[in-house]
Amino acid sequence: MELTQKGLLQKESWQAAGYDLPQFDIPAVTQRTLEAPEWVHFGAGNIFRAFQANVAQCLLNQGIMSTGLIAAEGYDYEIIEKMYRPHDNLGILVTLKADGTMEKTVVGSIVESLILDSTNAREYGRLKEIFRASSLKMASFTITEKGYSLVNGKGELLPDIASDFKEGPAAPKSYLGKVVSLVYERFCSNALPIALVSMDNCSHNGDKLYAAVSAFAEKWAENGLVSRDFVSYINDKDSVSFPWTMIDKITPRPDPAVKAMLEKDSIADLDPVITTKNTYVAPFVNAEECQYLIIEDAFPNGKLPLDQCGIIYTTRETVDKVEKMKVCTCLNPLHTSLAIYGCLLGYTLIAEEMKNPLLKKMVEVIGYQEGLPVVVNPGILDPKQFIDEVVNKRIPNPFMPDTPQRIATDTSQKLPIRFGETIKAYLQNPDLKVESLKIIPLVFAGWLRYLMAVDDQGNAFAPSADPLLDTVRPFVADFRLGGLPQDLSSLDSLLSDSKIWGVDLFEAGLADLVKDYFRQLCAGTGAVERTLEKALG
Ligand SMILES: NC(=O)c1ccc[n+]([C@@H]2O[C@H](COP(=O)([O-])OP(=O)(O)OC[C@H]3O[C@@H](n4cnc5c(N)ncnc54)[C@H](O)[C@@H]3O)[C@@H](O)[C@H]2O)c1
Ligand SMILES: O=P(O)(O)OC[C@@H](O)[C@@H](O)[C@H](O)[C@H](O)CO
Repeated sequence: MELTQKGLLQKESWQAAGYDLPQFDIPAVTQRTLEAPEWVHFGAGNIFRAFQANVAQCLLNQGIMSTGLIAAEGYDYEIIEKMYRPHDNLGILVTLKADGTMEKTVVGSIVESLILDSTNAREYGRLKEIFRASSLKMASFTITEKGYSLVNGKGELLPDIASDFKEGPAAPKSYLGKVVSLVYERFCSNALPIALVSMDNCSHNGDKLYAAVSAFAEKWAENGLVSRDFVSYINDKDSVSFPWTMIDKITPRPDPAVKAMLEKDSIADLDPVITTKNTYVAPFVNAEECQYLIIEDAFPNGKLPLDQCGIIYTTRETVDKVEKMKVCTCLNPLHTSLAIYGCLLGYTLIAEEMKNPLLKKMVEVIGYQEGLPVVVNPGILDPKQFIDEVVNKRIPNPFMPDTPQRIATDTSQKLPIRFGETIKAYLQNPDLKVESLKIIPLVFAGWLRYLMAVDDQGNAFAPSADPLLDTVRPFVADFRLGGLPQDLSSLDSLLSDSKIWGVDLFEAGLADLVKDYFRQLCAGTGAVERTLEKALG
């Protein structure tokens, strides 16, 4: 069977093999979307195909929505060229449930895929047309946390951003410049309203997107490239809104065992690709069943009926609490801790790590003992129940092919939110003692040890991609496994960098403990295991 529109004509074969198929008329939905687009998504990666696209399919299947999704990719064009287009934008979603069963769905809700490249007149022209459409309600984003940054690790403006600030909206080179030029197109089209919705895992994600978009508007106005009215448009929440969101669905990279299983169903051409920009893509995505998407209800051009397929619209305050609960305490810090120690201990599966009593205890202490006391109950989800589900069901799910190496990607970008917020909350609360945090510092020390790129057996490993690797690895370059370093003062400026940890670890009173753990972790082969045993055994 072929994953294409033509291949789907063999409906009975797909159904006999256990696939749920789109239950709507794809050509008709495509036509309506061409004429009156409602939802464009930037960042055509795995989570989008596993989550947002499947929600759109759920709504289309029930006739609740009548237009489809448009996927736009402005960073890694290979995703569109090598995965979307050869398969007519179709994807297979494999839902891996904790009881070992799975669901196989052909997702057909993405009806158009476009490359966001200002030198490509046809595709850029189509995106401009989409942004001029009065029907467009939402542009959403999953472009990773670093995707919103205007500066590099040293705080210097990225070259493409600096050039776009000077040159204006005509032919931007940077991702964000291209997005803002499309918003400018909409402004020039009667200043039509729109919601720009970040769905990335970063705290107050809407504010991050707003900061980037408004910086462009300001610079362009300052340089006389657009009128000040554009700045006012961006700042008027009845024209352009930047809702905050919390998104949750563990979506590992495409897994070879899942591919093999699909191949048994006689589906052709399932080979994955690692693009030159390091995205892991395949014609299929694999993900857990559990999913949450909580969105601030701020949609100046009306909102899509996502709430009819399980998405929650709520207030900004509630999103904030839910997001803090997940990103700062109940899920992502546990993931990052397992990522760091998993890479050091040679694991390639998160579920396997949870069978190690020390690692299990590590996440339990970080979650229940260190994190939970500072979590504010968001009301719509209970933090204790949420963390119970994460620790007992989701992370140990033996059928989920999630890897510490995936989660270790961009750790430098994640530490401040995933751990720093908890430290700050302890510092601000007179009833809590920051010195009682013992395992979060162990994770920080673990990351320093990870940066040495030598595992606990003394074997070299390749650290996962991270925009700050070249900046932070030199801090540990002089340390050797077995060296039992005494003088760790070369780490001081890193430990005091609040951009990395969320706080200055010296001011927080945690730097010495981090150094002490780091010294222990460097003691020789097996020292990582021994340090965990000593701290948690
Ligand atoms: N995978 C998950 O389990 C999961 C769950 C919840 C939220 N998320 C959020 O979604 C994001 C993407 O996850 P994914 O699973 O789709 O990852 P992915 O690797 O499959 O795709 C990454 C996407 O981000 C884009 N991107 C990467 N670097 C970029 C940059 N510097 N500028 C602009 N775009 C860039 C890529 O082109 C691609 O579209 C995560 O970073 C996270 O914030 C992921
Ligand atoms: O997606 P990232 O890179 O921010 O973080 C890696 C994982 O922790 C993350 O993808 C989780 O799987 C996700 O947050 C679960 O909802």
